[in-house]
Amino acid sequence: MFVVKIGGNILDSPERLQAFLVDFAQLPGPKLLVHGGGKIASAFGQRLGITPRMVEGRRITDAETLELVTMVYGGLVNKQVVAKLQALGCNAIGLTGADANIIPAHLRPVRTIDYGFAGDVEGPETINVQALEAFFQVGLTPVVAPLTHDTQGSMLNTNADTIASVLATALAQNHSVQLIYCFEKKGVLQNAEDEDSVIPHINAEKYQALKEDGVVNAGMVPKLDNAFAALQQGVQAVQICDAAAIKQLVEGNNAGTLITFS
Ligand SMILES: Nc1ncnc2c1ncn2[C@@H]1O[C@H](COP(=O)(O)OP(=O)(O)O)[C@@H](O)[C@H]1O
Ligand SMILES: CC(=O)N[C@@H](CCC(=O)OP(=O)(O)O)C(=O)O
Repeated sequence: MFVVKIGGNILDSPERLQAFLVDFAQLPGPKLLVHGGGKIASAFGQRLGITPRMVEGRRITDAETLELVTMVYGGLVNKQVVAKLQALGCNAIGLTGADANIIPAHLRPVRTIDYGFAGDVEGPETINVQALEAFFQVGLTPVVAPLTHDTQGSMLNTNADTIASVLATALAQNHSVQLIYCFEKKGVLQNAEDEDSVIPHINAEKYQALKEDGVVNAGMVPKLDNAFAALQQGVQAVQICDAAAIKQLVEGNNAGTLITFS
């Protein structure tokens, strides 16, 4: 089974998004797509006079921002992706974590930083896998927005890389799962300026060294943390690659960066 995540820079480009969705729609067997959209939420926020505030790649979500991200992720982005997949013959169903209680979460506790209405997922055991399996059984492809809920009536904002990791882990109980993080670069790069400097393989030891040397930073840190969390909890393989390489990858060819534990 494929669990694929696409980030904001792909969603923001109509050409890249369409090319990716054509390939995704053709993936064989049951599959699930998680989308981000941080960049689009920030741009829409600016139009509404809401200034984005990010700390370590995570958005500070005040009450106004929660309304914004609920509209942008759960509405605009999710439904546009679903409609495009329908046009490609992929019977997609758009979901947030509240729908079918797929991803219950709790408000992130305030430690040094108050992230506001940010949701932490307990773990893969709280995911409503039964509901996801029911969707697969009737041939539906879930398209999941980066929103969770607190089970008390409030939506919460959760990083899309985390959602992909936790859903892949939960589905790994019953399936052999390949988790693919698609973004706008060819993979994890040794040199951010050089698209041809893809690191083909990263294990836990190498990740530590890359972090210490500053080669891996910003949004790549939570992505890799989430990749290792998934591998530790039963996900078969994690790949970080260009959204344009997904077809190549599922055909068994190398693309991007393979993440393994050892
Ligand atoms: N070594 C690296 N290789 C590639 N990207 C890196 C690296 N270190 C940091 N990054 C940054 O991480 C970003 C990807 O994380 P993020 O912005 O969360 O992506 P997404 O589009 O998937 O949401 C890249 O756009 C890049 O700016
Ligand atoms: C809590 C938190 O930070 N949530 C993210 C969810 C969107 C996301 O992860 O989008 P990308 O994958 O496109 O970055 C945010 O609001 O930016």
